[in-house]
Amino acid sequence: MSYIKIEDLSLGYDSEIVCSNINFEINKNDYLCIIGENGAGKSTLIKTILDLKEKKAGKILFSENLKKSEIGYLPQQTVVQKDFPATVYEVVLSGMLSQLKYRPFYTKKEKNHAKQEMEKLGITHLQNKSYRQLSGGQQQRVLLARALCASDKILLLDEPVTGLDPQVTQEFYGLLKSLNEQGMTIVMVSHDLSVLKYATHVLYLKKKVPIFMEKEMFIERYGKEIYND
Ligand SMILES: Nc1ncnc2c1ncn2[C@@H]1O[C@H](COP(=O)(O)OP(=O)(O)OP(=O)(O)O)[C@@H](O)[C@H]1O
Repeated sequence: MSYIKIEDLSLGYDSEIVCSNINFEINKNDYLCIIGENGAGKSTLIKTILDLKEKKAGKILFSENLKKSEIGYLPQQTVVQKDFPATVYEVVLSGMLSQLKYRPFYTKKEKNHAKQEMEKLGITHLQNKSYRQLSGGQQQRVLLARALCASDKILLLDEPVTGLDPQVTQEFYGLLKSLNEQGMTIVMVSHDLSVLKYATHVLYLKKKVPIFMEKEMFIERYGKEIYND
């Protein structure tokens, strides 16, 4: 089942084109890993798909199976976000914001949903703690629970393991893998090539012609290039 199709997309800022000729498709249950050098346009691509940034050219087509509001997003964390003054429960619950529309309060059902996601990720005991007092790994679990409140279909994650130690990183990857096995579509920007072992597809952003392929074929053709870089 198709979710998103990208055709001849160009990304950029002001008069500068960062990357063009981007073509790929995301289908239900894919695990797409987006890789590329610093500045290749990975974060810009995610923001453009989410409409947080205007595209320069091309098409981003959403199928009837997916609304833009049904995407769960886990942004690259900034120092300011790490210091966010709210409780864990409040941060997770804010994942429901897109469903509030003009309603100024959360329903009991939405609150229960937030609690279920915290339970699923093993962070219920942290719910009344301040988000900024948590470790990096705990913060990422909170943000993942928040993204899961927004969507049970697809998650877009922008370098989610930056700054996490190797063990916490592997735990986080394990969480994503089990979500993917349960039917969740995963799209992840990563500098960590070890994550390719979980991926079904790879998008390699390069200035001239970005490459999109099934993972096995990609490793066969471009393994040397990316691992020797
Ligand atoms: N707000 C902005 N205004 C102007 N240029 C920007 C802006 N944000 C990013 N850029 C430029 O666009 C290019 C792509 O940036 P982007 O953050 O998408 O790359 P990336 O592949 O995610 O890099 P990294 O791996 O370092 O996170 C870079 O040259 C960057 O300097």
